Amino acid sequence: MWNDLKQRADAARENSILELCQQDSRFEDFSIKHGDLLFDYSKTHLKAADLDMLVDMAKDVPTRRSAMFSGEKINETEGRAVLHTALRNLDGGAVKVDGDDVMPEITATLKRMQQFADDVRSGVFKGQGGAITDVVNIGIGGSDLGPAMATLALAPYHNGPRTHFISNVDGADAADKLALLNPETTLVIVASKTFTTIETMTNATTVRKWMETVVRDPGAQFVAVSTATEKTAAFGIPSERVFGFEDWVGGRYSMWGPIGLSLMLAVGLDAFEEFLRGAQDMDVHFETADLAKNMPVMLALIGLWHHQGMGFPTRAVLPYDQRLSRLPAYLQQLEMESNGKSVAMDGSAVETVTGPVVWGEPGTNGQHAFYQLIHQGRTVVPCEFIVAAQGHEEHLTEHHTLLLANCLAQSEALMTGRSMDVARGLMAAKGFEGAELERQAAHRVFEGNKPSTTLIYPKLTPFVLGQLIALYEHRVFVEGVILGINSYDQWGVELGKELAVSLTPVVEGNQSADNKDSSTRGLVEYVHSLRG
Ligand SMILES: O=P(O)(O)OC[C@H]1O[C@H](O)[C@H](O)[C@@H](O)[C@@H]1O
Repeated sequence: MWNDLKQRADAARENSILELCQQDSRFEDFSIKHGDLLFDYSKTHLKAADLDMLVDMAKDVPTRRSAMFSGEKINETEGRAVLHTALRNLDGGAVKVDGDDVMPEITATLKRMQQFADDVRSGVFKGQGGAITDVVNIGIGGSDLGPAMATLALAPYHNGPRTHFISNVDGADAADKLALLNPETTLVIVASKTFTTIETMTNATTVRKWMETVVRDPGAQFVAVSTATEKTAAFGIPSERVFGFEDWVGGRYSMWGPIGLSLMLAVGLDAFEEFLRGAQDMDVHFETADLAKNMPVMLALIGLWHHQGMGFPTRAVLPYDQRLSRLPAYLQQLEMESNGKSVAMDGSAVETVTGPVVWGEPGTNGQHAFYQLIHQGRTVVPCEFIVAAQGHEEHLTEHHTLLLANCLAQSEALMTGRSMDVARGLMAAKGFEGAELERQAAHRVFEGNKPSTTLIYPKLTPFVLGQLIALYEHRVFVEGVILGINSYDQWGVELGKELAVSLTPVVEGNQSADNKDSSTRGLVEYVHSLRG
């Protein structure tokens, strides 16, 4: 399968994307519209026959998809089901794990979250100094990136307390954020699936100490979100303010449930529900649409075409949406932690490269920074543009027009490029001649024929954000199925954590670095000399 893909993709390098896009039906044939989202993949080297082959690669997806949605333990290395979809299965049917319907528990927890959020937002729940003005979410990875990304994305819908996110074990993170806050009116959410993550537990202890200096009963202003409810009690958070979830929700897939509490507090119950409904809408589309018209499936297949087929090592995610500025970081965890693997489900080595490096920044800012390399560097970077037809700022529509024009101009420029002849003409018009004209013109050539895709939506509403994130989640699933890997474990993060534990006493100076290699020993000794 992978050799066929490579051969076909190699041959397709000769295709002119511009010529393909000069055919009138190109856009219609190479785009999918579902609900509020349009996914355009016309500006790629793909021809119809390539699409047939790609869709054929996804033939095992329906079986695995049913297995996921029905609660089978598809996370085989951890023996767990993968059921983040159940968290947004609003008004849906039963979902069973080991024969038990998990929906009553999910619904009950959602109701508790709603009641609590309502109490905080209405001022019924108070801190020592009165109504809660600020919420601090302490978490990292999946317990941070989702809610942090989504609260920023939905800033126009904020009508609750201000939200802040402390994640890094670097004390600067806590110090800078706490400096803005009044402990007497701050609510702290300790968000950790395992409630053992060293960064989160260290920050939680620091924030409790900060609160203790002023607040008589700081525990009363703490909430925990975790699967490890026994550990939350040991930390001193009473069960009525603990929101639990089950281990079949992966950390990076968890913001639809209690990990999303900070988002619910910020935007309110209705907007949060709309967010869930958007994701649920994408779930239904993913479960029911034909593979060739299935947006997550096609997004995944285009990804495989570019990375495994054409060999492009990275993919840029370029939201022309300032409020999606944390989306690339969120997707880095979602995609790279899920599909950055080398071993297939059965323990054998994977035959191909797996997930690409995902990176990006919002447009138009990136245009004035790294787009130079995208347009004229030797590395081809498939670009994923993301943009709304309308902004929320009705008084600033001219900004949005410029934003859209820039987004569309970039995908056009990547496709069209600029030939040497055109560059010569430009330089001749500026008065250059002979060898100098040739030299100057060469620098102004754009190779073009560079692929990109575009996702367009009407406006970044909670519903659309839900659709968008669920789209990416299912894309990861589809890529994982075709690669034959387990997208739901993350053993690759363990080794560094273990070594950090063993290095802590060495850095403290309580243990010798003698058993370490020369490089690590040298670095430790140098650090000691700087720390005095
Ligand atoms: O939610 P927690 O248990 O604190 O875990 C936080 C994060 O840390 C881990 O190292 C994993 O790599 C992530 O997948 C996880 O989201």
